[in-house]
Formats: sequence, structure tokens, C-alpha cells
Amino acid sequence: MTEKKHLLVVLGSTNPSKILSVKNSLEKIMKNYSLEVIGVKAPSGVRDQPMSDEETLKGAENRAKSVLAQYPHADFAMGIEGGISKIGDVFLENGFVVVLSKNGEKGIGTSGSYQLSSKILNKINEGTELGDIVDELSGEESVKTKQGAMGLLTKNLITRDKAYETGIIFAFSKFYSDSVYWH
Ligand SMILES: O=c1[nH]c(=O)c2ncn([C@@H]3O[C@H](COP(=O)(O)OP(=O)(O)OP(=O)(O)O)[C@@H](O)[C@H]3O)c2[nH]1
Repeated sequence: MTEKKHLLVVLGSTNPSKILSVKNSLEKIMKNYSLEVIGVKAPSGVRDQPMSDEETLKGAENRAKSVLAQYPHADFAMGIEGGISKIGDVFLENGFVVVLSKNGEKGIGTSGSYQLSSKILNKINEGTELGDIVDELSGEESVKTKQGAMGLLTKNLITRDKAYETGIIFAFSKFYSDSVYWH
């Protein structure tokens, strides 16, 4: 039996929920590799609570770039950033995923979005981060590192790590799908 090739993927976050989603996604799409996934601190360079898709994407990209600078030998550097967007009078929350390969190619994806209530939005506008708001409302600690607001709102049908898998699988598609769609 031939040994599987080692693949080092470094994520710019130490949030266990994000690390879990990367591990679970890559196990599905990089089956022929021996995977090593690590999470490290990486600055987003945007507000703790991004308030537009543009800002959220920038945050994910900045994190991935910081990872690549810290780990130039990584096969893939990743950033995941949660943020809010506005369409008309509707506010949605989701996660953006950016993957950078060693040779500078970039893949982008997003999780599904959920509707933010005006109750939560008002608290965000007062300056509180979503993670702290859902801790207070649920009476739980550090929800953002576990099921997330996504898990609370769906009674754990779609937890944060599960929702982020969609964004991760899309972001990596450039690297594992048929090249006819990309080049
Ligand atoms: O997309 C999401 N799905 C969820 O279910 C969820 N639950 C809480 N949040 C909050 O959204 C803000 C931005 O997230 P974020 O990616 O910038 O930071 P984070 O603190 O969670 O992780 P990190 O900065 O350690 O990597 C932070 O207040 C998070 O707490 C969620 N976001």
C-alpha cells in the first residue's frame, strides 16, 4: 500500500467550532491525503463584528494572508469570518471562507445565511458582539466556540461547524474539481 501524501492546512482562528468544520470538510474532499489541520491566531484587520459582505470577505482574506505569511510551507492557508449583511431592510448573518494555496491561487465560499432578529440587531448596534449576545440570551457560555448562534436558532439542526462546511467545500472546489471550469 502506498503512503498517503501529507497535506498541511492552517486556519487563521483558534475557535474550535471553525477548526472542527475545516477538519470535517477536508476529510470529505481530500480523501487521498493524510491531513494535518491546525488553527493559529491571525488578525482579521476588520471590526470584531463585520457589517457588510465586503467587510466579512476582507476579514477572511486578511486572516488567510496572515496565515500564509506565518506558515509559508502550508499547502493551504485559510480564513473564516462571520459577519452581517443587509438586503433592503433584511439583515442576514453568515460565514465567509477564503483559501489560499501555496502558489497564490484563491478560493472563496460562504455558508448559508440566517435572518437576524431586530432584537439581536439592536444589541449589535449598541456595540455588543453577536457571540456575547447569544451567550446572554441562551444562558450558555462561549456559544460561538460550540453550536453557535446558528445552532441555537435551528435547535442544533444546523450548527455553526455544519453550516461552515458548505462554505469550506465551495471555497476548496477550485482545487479539487475539474479544471475545465476554472482555466
Ligand atoms: O457566522 C456565525 N455563526 C454562528 O453560529 C455564530 N455564533 C456566534 N457568532 C458570532 O459572529 C461574530 C463574528 O464571528 P468571527 O468569525 O469574527 O469571530 P469568532 O470570535 O467567532 O471567532 P475567531 O475570531 O476566534 O476566529 C462573533 O461575535 C461570533 O461570536 C456566529 N457567527
